[in-house]
Parts: sequence; structure tokens; C-alpha cells
Amino acid sequence: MIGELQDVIAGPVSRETESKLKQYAALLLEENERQNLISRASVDALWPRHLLDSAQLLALGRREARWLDIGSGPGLPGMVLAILGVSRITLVEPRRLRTDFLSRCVEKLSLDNVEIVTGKVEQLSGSFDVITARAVASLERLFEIGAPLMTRAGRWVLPKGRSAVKELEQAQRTWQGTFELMPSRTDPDARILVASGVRRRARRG
Ligand SMILES: C[S@@+](CC[C@H](N)C(=O)[O-])C[C@H]1O[C@@H](n2cnc3c(N)ncnc32)[C@H](O)[C@@H]1O
Repeated sequence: MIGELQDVIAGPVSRETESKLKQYAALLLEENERQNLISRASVDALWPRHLLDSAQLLALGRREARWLDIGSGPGLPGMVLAILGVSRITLVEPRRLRTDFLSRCVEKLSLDNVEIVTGKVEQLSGSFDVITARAVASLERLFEIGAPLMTRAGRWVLPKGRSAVKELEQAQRTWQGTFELMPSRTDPDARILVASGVRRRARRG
């Protein structure tokens, strides 16, 4: 497990970090009995499908940056990135039951680099260097709701499924910037959009 983890983040993982990830996985599975956090079908594949899938995003942004994870749900990818040691990360999620769970994880794992915000990202203020969002909204919608919070030199790191190319084409009608679709290390059909300098196109006429 640790080998795969080191592989996807392209760096070493300490025993302490591995142990915290295992604790988080156990908390998530326990909480999944109370609220629907991950699908029943994906429970057996928790590590590859959710944890490694989240962990791979670490290599695509600077650890020292201020990170924002929109629509974290049970902490994917935000809590995984926090455990792996990004300097500061805000997890914004409107559903109170989910943020209560996230706060319990922060306490149990003694994490001091995480801020949990209950609410929609549209209500959030602040500025961030890296924004992630997994299975939350279309690219176009994510740029719409996240752009006001992004720094000028900031970077979007957005895991996307098979629809990545189509979604990007659609988003580029309204948004311009530098866009790169990277392969996912955990799903051959999925892509991760890494984007920077994203700004709204000037309206014609
Ligand atoms: C399908 S879940 C995905 C959760 C998690 N990112 C994952 O990969 O498992 C989408 C999450 O986005 C949250 N969400 C939806 N609209 C949002 C918004 N405007 N601001 C913040 N979170 C939002 C939902 O409450 C939900 O928890």
C-alpha cells in the first residue's frame, strides 16, 4: 500500500502519515454506515478508488501553497491532501453532517493544517493558490464559483472522468487560460485538468 502511495505522490511517505491515512480510512468506513459518503460498490476499492485517486493530486500543486477543496464531502481529496502534508487547506462543504465528520477527523488525527467551513463555496471569502474539487460540478460551473477565490498565479487541479475533453471544450467557450489534461494514475479513462491563468473571455459586442 505504501509503495503505491509513494508512487502516486512521487515522493516518500512516513510511517506516521501512512498510519494517519489508515485511521482516516477506518473512520470513513465507520461513518459510511451512518451517512452515505461513498457508494457501497466502491467500499472494497476504497484505497485505489478514493484514497490514491485523491493522493495523486498532491504532485500537481505546491505543498506550501494555500489549498482549497470545494465540496469535500467526506474529505476527498481535501482530507487526504491534509494528511499528506500540504501546508494549509480549507475544506468547504455545505452539508453539516459531513463537516461534523470532517471536524472529528481533524481532531482524532491531530491535524493543524486544516480549516473546515460549513457552507457553499459561493459564500466563502479569501484567496487560494490551488483549488481542487472532485465530483462536484462541471468545469464551467467550477470556474464560475471558484474563480473569485483564486490568486492570479493560482492553479486548478480538477480530477475529471471520461467527460473531461467535452467539459473542457464547453468551458473554453466562456473561460480562457492554460489548460492541460493529465492522465489519472488510478483510472485509465479519467483525466486531471491542471489549469492556470483562468479568466473569463471578454464578451463580444
Ligand atoms: C458527489 S459529492 C463529492 C464529494 C467528494 N468531493 C468526493 O469526491 O467524494 C459532491 C459534494 O459537493 C458538495 N457541494 C455541492 N455544491 C457545492 C457548493 N456550491 N459549494 C461547496 N460544496 C458543494 C455537496 O454537498 C457534496 O458533498
